[in-house]
Amino acid sequence: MQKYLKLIIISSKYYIIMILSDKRILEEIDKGTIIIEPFNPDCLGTNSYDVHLGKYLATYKDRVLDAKAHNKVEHFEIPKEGYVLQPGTLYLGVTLEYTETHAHIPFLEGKSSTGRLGIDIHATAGKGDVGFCNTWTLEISCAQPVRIYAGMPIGQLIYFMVEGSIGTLYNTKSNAKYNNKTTKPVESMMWKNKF
Ligand SMILES: O=c1ccn([C@H]2C[C@H](O)[C@@H](COP(=O)(O)OP(=O)(O)OP(=O)(O)O)O2)c(=O)[nH]1
Repeated sequence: MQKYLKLIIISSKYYIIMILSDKRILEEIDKGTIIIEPFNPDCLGTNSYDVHLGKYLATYKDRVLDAKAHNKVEHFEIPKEGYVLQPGTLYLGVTLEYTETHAHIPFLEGKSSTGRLGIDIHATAGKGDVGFCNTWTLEISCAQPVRIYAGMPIGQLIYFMVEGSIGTLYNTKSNAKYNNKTTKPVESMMWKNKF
């Protein structure tokens, strides 16, 4: 019985997950620990903030990508009448919003409404790092052809509490790959990893 109780205590400690509420996000913005630019109070959800699609997209120049190589991209602007995404192509997009998160773990998630159009906005990694200060690159794919527009709501940021103190913030990491401030999507920098 005692052993059983201990396990519950261990597992409940392990699984405590705290996501910031709307009021708490606003408090953190007031303190400057969260920055979202531009910020619109209408985009604040109950426990998230809606982000929008920036005007630039990018696609890789080569059809076959090489994880060891620097795969180059071509950037283009989404026209006013929108741009039709095609299945089978990876598009890199970017959030309109520039964000800084100094004391929490930001996560980029899709929106139900984009998901229901068959649009994925990240291929695998929605997690951000404490200290990430930049626009977010989106790894966009679609289930069927779909027209998208610059400025449309594309995802939401949620903020997790951190357990433990931080040794190195992302924006101070010398080998961080995505620290250069940009308003355009950034291609994979996997080639900088040594493997
Ligand atoms: O869909 C995403 C997910 C993350 N990020 C940003 C936030 C994150 O802080 C940063 C780095 O992400 P991650 O640590 O997953 O990338 P990495 O490939 O491990 O790069 P690094 O070695 O720089 O950590 O990229 C995005 O722009 N888009």
